[in-house]
Amino acid sequence: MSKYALTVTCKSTRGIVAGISGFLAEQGCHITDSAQFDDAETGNFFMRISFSPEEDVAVSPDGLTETFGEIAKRFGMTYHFFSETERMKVIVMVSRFGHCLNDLLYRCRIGALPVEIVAVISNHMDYQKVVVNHDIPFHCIKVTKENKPQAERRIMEVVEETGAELVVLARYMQILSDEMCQKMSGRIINIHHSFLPSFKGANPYKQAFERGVKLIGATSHYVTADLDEGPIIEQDTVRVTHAQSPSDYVSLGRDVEAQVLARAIHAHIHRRVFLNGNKTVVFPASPGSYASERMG
Ligand SMILES: Nc1nc2c(c(=O)[nH]1)N[C@@H](CN(C=O)c1ccc(C(=O)N[C@@H](CCC(=O)O)C(=O)O)cc1)CN2
Repeated sequence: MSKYALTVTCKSTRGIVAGISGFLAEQGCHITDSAQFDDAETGNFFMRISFSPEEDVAVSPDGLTETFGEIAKRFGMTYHFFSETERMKVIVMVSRFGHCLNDLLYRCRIGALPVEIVAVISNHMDYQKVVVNHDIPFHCIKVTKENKPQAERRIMEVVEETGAELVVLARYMQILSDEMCQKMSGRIINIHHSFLPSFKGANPYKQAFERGVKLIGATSHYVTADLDEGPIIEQDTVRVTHAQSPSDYVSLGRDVEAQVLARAIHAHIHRRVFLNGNKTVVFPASPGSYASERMG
């Protein structure tokens, strides 16, 4: 697996790839994986490039960030160097349905999802024991219409105290305030149990049953003030029939929701997701990045 990666966003023009590859060669690094997208519609250019220093070369994300500054300025780049072995700190939030939480705890434990879950927050006590059994701090923050601002202040305190870079709403069923969405823009990922844009809001499986659909699905997206309308990261579906009920949909949907959420988080923590207006650019996973540290 490569040791470092660079992500770049800028306006499209010629010479970008040459500038980046030439810079990395000059720094004594060889490129191990690269993906780029030139969006003709918006004129935006996106690139993610993995690289490793030669054996006798010492580099660091901070050092590369400074040295790359001149090239970045020339192309007006927004860029980020990072270590591919560093684990992102993540907070998981859940309400009553725990299938996505349990799936994430398992994937994290076997190393399939290389993150550090620094806390679990819930507005109910249902999952306190399972979380504590994973040696992860559990915070029960009750939410009512009257105390929502105070509850969100406490949530943000936990984010600050833990240094969490990402908050995952793993079936957390409370609408977050516009202020929190703005403050955490691009850092909150939700799993919605429908194939958006169909069936936004509460009870999507009931909505789907009443519509008579033949496919139900799940969508993972960044959270914005516009409910379930944030940039989509990952989606998938499963077939349903006329003979099944909304509770059958709940059962069928569990695995799809957990898989879609895990794929979205995997993409985010490896910085393969780029915001492109109200959409995303999602590059494919690098070779070996799904390997579990604890093979079965
Ligand atoms: N600002 C945002 N907050 C949340 C989003 C979002 O996109 N933007 N996604 C939701 C998740 N969600 C569907 O996936 C959802 C959750 C909750 C509700 C809702 O109506 N909640 C009620 C309370 C329900 C209860 O107490 O059981 C409410 O908050 O008043 C709709 C959709 C997570 N948050």
